[in-house]
Amino acid sequence: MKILIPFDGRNPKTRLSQTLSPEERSEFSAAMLEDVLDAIPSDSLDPEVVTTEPFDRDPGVETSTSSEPLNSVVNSYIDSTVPVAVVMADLPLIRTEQVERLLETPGDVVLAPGIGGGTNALVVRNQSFSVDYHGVSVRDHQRIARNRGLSTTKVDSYRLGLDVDEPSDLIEVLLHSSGRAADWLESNGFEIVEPGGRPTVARESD
Ligand SMILES: Nc1nc2c(ncn2[C@@H]2O[C@H](COP(=O)(O)OP(=O)(O)OP(=O)(O)O)[C@@H](O)[C@H]2O)c(=O)[nH]1
Ligand SMILES: C[C@H](OP(=O)(O)O)C(=O)O
Repeated sequence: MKILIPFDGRNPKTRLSQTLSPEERSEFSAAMLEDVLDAIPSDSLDPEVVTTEPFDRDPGVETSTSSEPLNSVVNSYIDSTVPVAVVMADLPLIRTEQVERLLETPGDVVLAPGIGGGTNALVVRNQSFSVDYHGVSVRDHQRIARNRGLSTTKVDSYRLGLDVDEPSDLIEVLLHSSGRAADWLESNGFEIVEPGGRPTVARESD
């Protein structure tokens, strides 16, 4: 099955701006993308990164460039090819096991919810579905499917559910991954701290 991985490298992860500089956000986003690609074996599956601008370094999988907004990019794809899976590029805890589970789950539309209401991954098996990302998209996607008479199935997965949007998400990466995003955080001085109350992540120099 084709697996689309949307990636916007233009000004990524703006919600991490208080923690990371623009250059660091770019490096960290690229590391998360690599973690996602590592989880999708290209010898048995068919990944394609749809990026807003060409990469400096070849990511080692099929790549296409589109400056269209996220919804247009994905909906054009659904219009031309189903089944298709869409896996976001900011899921650093994902492993091959979760990708396989996503693809094996039955349903016209399979949804892997993200914390806070997003849709971290989905599978579309019926062309009458269309995506409407942003906001509480997992709820919107359920509604769209229902209105079009399509079945939906949810994948209940912690590793698929953690998309890194906010600084408070970073602790999960340090705790539960040994991948490239976790390496990047460690080598840039991030560590888990327990200030009293909820443990968090801080930089050595902070
Ligand atoms: N190709 C493409 N990918 C996008 C676009 N917008 C977001 N993405 C990707 O979709 C996924 C989810 O993106 P978001 O978390 O909504 O946005 P973000 O830019 O990563 O982060 P924020 O700036 O903090 O909202 C990430 O993998 C992004 O790289 C777009 O317009 N085009
Ligand atoms: C694209 C968007 O991502 P989030 O802003 O929830 O990370 C969504 O999943 O609808």
